[in-house]
Amino acid sequence: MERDKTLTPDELARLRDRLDQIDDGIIDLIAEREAVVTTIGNHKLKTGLPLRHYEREREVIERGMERAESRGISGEMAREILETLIHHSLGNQETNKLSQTDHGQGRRALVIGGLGRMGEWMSRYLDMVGYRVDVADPAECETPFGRIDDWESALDDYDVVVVAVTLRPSNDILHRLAELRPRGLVFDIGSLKSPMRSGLEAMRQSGCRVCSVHPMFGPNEIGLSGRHILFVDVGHAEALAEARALFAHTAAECVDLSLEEHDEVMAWVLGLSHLVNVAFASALAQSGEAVPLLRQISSSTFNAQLQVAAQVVSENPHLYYEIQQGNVKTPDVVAHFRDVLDGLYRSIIEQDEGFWSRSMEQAHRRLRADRQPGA
Ligand SMILES: O=C(O)C(=O)C[C@]1(C(=O)O)C=C[C@@H](O)C=C1
Repeated sequence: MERDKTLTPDELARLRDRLDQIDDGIIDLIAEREAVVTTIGNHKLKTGLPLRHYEREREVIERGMERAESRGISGEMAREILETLIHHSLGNQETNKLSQTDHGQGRRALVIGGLGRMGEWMSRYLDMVGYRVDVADPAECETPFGRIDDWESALDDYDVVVVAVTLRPSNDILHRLAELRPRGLVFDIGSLKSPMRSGLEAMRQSGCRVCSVHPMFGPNEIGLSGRHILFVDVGHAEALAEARALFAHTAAECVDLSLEEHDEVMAWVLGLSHLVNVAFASALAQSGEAVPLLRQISSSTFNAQLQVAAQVVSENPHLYYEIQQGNVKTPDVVAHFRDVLDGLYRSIIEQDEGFWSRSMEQAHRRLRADRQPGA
């Protein structure tokens, strides 16, 4: 079409119809791709082959990028699309694998706080691996699972009890469970462990089968490939092994940590990243008039940062406050971050470019080294 010719409303409508047809075709092809992926997944399950095939993934992406470039479209766009498709393939294959394991064999699981976001994830997960799941939660929303109003008197019906409420209430529930001494495996899934240290200890002392678990992902994760699940031993090795076995069929990496190590790591992984993003978003929001203008003239770094920060500030403020406030390591990490920030600011004011450059280069070297396989 000539550049200077404008479209009539009819022509525009026809082109949009054509785009609808093309999009339908793309979706149909994705459905066909997923069906092939399911067949391959079933073959892997039967033969015991691992779900993930890194070499093949690289081949799929490189092939797609080459083809895109040969057709004059962006190779990067092809990479993004293919990575998304592979991510979903792995999610589907994993879901399929989990539902066939029947790990729970119809045994019963109770999720206290099962209508919260991670509680819901846990309930769906346990259901998928073959447990009969009930939830205990005062929230009024709908659930496909059974609802238990008085969990204290029903405890002995359950083989697994998951505490999926926020941090301080988790501690209270663990104390109550220590008094009631349930027969089943009990674990919390809190993002910090020190606020519930006394509850976990009370459980251990009363001889309960208890450990602590931290799934390091959000409730909407499709498949767990590349994700981590952290396991904390609180003095009952058998309970820890049982909880590990519950997730052994996932593609997630299971990592053992002590309670202290867990919270120290979280002060960096969750604490620092949340703090930096809330500070970034608040500084922008408080700049008033500048926000719309900044959006218009934003750089790619700014856009990427804005996307992460916007996601962080949309989360539950109470939980995010608890993650800072409940961690004894938060003051150390924040003090360290402040020193780094002050140093960088001083290098600007004092025109000390060397300091600035060394900071960037050292950080670059260190972060790159950490990414090397086997590092
Ligand atoms: O080729 C396979 O083994 C697949 O399962 C398909 C597929 C893909 O989506 O292309 C998905 C996962 C593997 O890691 C590699 C490739």
